[in-house]
This record gives sequence, C-alpha cells and structure tokens, in this order.
Amino acid sequence: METHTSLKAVVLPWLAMGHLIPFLELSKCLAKKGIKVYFITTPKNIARLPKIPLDLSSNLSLISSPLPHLEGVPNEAESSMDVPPTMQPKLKMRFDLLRDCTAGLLEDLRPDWVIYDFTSHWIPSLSAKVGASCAYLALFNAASLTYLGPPCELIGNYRSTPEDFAVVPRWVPMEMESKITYHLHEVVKLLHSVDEDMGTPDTVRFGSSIEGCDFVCIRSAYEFESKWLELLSKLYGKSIIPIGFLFPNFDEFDGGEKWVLLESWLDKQEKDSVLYVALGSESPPSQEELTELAHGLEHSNLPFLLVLRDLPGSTRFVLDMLPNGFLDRVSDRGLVHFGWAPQVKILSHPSIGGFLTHCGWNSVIEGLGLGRVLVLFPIMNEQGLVARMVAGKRLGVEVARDEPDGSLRWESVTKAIRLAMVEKEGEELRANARKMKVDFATSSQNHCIGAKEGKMTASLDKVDDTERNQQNKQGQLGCPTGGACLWLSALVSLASTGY
Ligand SMILES: C[C@@H]1O[C@H](OP(=O)(O)OP(=O)(O)OC[C@H]2O[C@@H](n3ccc(=O)[nH]c3=O)[C@H](O)[C@@H]2O)[C@H](O)[C@H](O)[C@H]1O
Repeated sequence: METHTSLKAVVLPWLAMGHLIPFLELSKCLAKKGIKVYFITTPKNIARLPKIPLDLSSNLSLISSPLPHLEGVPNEAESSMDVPPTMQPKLKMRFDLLRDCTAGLLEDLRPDWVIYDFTSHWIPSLSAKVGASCAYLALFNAASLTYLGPPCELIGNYRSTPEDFAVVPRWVPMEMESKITYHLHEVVKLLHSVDEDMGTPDTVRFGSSIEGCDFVCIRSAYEFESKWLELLSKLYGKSIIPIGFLFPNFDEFDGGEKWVLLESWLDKQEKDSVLYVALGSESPPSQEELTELAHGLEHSNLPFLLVLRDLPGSTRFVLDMLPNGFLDRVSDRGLVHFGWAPQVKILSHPSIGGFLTHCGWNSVIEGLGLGRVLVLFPIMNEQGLVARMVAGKRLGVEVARDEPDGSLRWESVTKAIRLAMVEKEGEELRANARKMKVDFATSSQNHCIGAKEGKMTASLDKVDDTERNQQNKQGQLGCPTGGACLWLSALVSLASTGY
C-alpha cells in the first residue's frame, strides 16, 4: 500500500479525553503511513495520553501548548475533566486564547492539512492564510449530527423552545421512521446549561466548524449508519468521509498498577457475568442519579464493577454521595473503583458481559466493538440521541426515566440491567451486541483494504474525481493538487486499522 511521506498534518483536538483519545488514534493511523503529524494539546493532557508507540515517534510529534491564563478558570485546569460542567464554557473561552499561538505554529510548520475539532471553529481562516486545507473531525455519529441539523440551523438556532427539540426535525424524511430525538427533560437540562455571557455557544462552534472545512470526517462507517451518512452529506452540502471506528489498541493502554488490582478481581468472576458501569470523563451524575443507580445495581443481584470520579471543584467526595452501607451490602459481588480506570482493558476482560454507559460515543464504540450488550444511561450532551439510536438497533436497552422532569427510580435501573444481562427477553439484544464485535472488526478491515464495493470508495471517488477537483480548479480549497486525493485515500484507508 502506498505511503505518503510528503504530506504534513496538524491535529488540534478539544481538551476532553473523549476527544483527545480518538484524535490521537487517527493521528497514529496517519503517521503509520508516513504522514508527518503534529498533535497539539496542553502539557497536562500530553501526560494523560497513552504513550506513542516508538515506531511512530519519527512521524508523530506531540506539541505542548500551555493554555494562557483566563480569569475565573483555575490555571491547572487543562481538560474538561478538570472543571465542573458549569465551567466548560469558560474553559472553551480559555482554549480560544490558543488561536494566536496556533497561527504561529501553522506559519512555522506550513502543513498541507489541518484536522480540527468543533471548539476550534477559527481554524479554517488560519489554515487558509498558510495555504492549507482543513478537515473537521466530528466525534458524534451521523444520526446525532443529522438531528442537530445543518450549519444554518446550528448557527441560527431557530429551535428555541424545549418542545422544538423533542420532535424529529423537519429535515429528516418520514421514511427514515426515526425515533432519534431528545426527551423533554434532556432539552430542559441542556437549555439551562447554556449561559448567554459565556463566549461562543457550542452550536455556533459546531456550525462554523462544519461550514468552514473542506470536508467532514466522521467516526463511523457506512456499514453502521449508511442512510444517516447520506442524509448528513446532503444537509451539509459537502463530503462526509466516514473513517471507521478507530478502535483503540488495547495493548497500548497499560492500565498501570490499578489494572493489576482490577484484573485480579475480574479473574475471580464468571465469564460474561459482570456489568461494567462507567459515565465517561465529563458527565458527573447528580446525587439523585447516583443514589438510584446504586440502589438499582444493588437490587439487580448481579456482579458489577462501578467506576466513579470526584467532581472537580466539588466539596463532596463521590464516596460520600453513595447510599449509607452500600459498599458493605454489595461487597460480595460488587467492586467500586474511584478515579480514572483503564476502560478499554476492563471492557476487553472475558468476565465483562455488559456495559452500563452514559452513551458517550467513544464508550459506545468500545463496548459494541467488544460485543458487550449496553444498558443506556444518558446524562448530557448528545448522549440521549445516541441512546435512542443504539436502542433502535436493538443493541441495548435504555434506562427509563419519568417525564417531564427526568426523575429516576432504582426499579427502572434494575429492570434494564436484568433485561440486558440475564433475562430471556434480552437474549436478542445480547446476540446482536455479540455480532457487532464481528461487524465492527469487518468494517475496520474494509477501511483498511480500501473497500472496492460499498459506499466507502464512492464517497472517496466523489471527493477525488468530481467535487474536489472542481473546487481545486476554482482554487477554492487551495490544497496542493493531488495532495487532497492522496491524503483522503490515506485517511480513509488508514483509519480504524482494526484492533
Ligand atoms: C465524544 C463525546 O465526548 C465526551 O466524551 P466523554 O469523556 O464524556 O465520554 P466518551 O465519549 O465515552 O469518552 C471517554 C473516553 O475516555 C476513556 N475513559 C473514560 C473514563 C475512565 O475512567 N477511563 C477511560 O479510559 C474511555 O475509554 C473513552 O475512550 C462527551 O461525553 C460526549 O457525549 C461524547 O459523545
């Protein structure tokens, strides 16, 4: 397979672990093929990332870029996991202060391409100044992005009342028979989290990032959501390149001494018997959610491994938020791990049978990629949309909440857990999830060999042979003739190199 030693790419992910990890996976795929990749993030985040494999270090450089000071944000806060959700907008304003030093880096490096995230919506103008093209890497799936809508909708923000968001959008054709929409309580929570004087709203960041890029690459595959990918391309009026699921290489996550303790407990459990429970890196449960989740686990009478982290900036330890006597009552079959956990190592252990997740897209991919049935427990962001999509594909079951306030009862938690893990009615879900392990792996292989059949090549050809060359001729993209084609084929054939 050809290598691309001439191309240079700068990569600029948002400061959340759920963004840094997939951006690094893509960077490693590209570096493997000889593309020079410069990955920009803060010093603390560099220390948190898995080590770069030695054989890639000549092509993959981590550029440490300290965040300038911003009043109201602790200097030590360099990731969304370092601040409470209420401080996320301010952290994004602080991230925007990286614009000038990023411009200087692009001047020095003169890359062919820049791959960026929704928070760096200012990249297109900086890329154009140095004659580079730019690709927006969307870390949500196509169904969620379609629901969120085209750039004009995101920037114009025409949907304003909670009811506007609790229905399938007008741009989704009836024949899709979509059930992917927010529940009313999710919208109320989302709208309450928007603070007017907190800089550029996320919707404007998303819309501008989509509008300003040469194309959108998305962490998904035609095998998983072809109709949504096609509809999204029409909505955006530009090419959408699905780059596969970018499975993390489980061996590179060593897990350290924490893993030794966890593994010794997991080794004592029966195969497929344990429910892994984790809520991502930036979605802390409320006191009610944690209380009902704990009671639901207790009454399920099933073995579980629960991962919890202290909420940054909180005066209460998450341990003190658990129900009195909970740890003692479940000690015969439950383990609670406090702090960052080696998630992909845990999910790949044979004793894990299912995964209760907050529905962050990385976690859903990791769970399904290992054939784990999902118990869907969305908390914020686009997680509710992901939950409805996964439930619609019969790959898991969503924990029911009461409308209109979204209140949670432990009985609903227990019911969803037992259905997914052990009950006869859940056998179809478990079988579907097991099959996904195969499908995800096959999809990865397709991407690797540059699928000749199917939509993958078509979308690549479309960008290569028609749209991109036309744009090249009009000089709209300013990317090196041929460079785009080479890079695209590299991107598509390299991403998700299997796991
Ligand atoms: C894309 C978007 O980014 C955010 O990601 P968040 O960190 O919350 O969750 P994941 O996407 O699962 O990403 C979390 C990532 O961190 C890893 N991990 C997490 C906790 C831990 O203790 N140990 C780990 O290894 C995990 O394996 C996964 O790769 C938003 O929620 C959003 O909803 C999501 O779709």
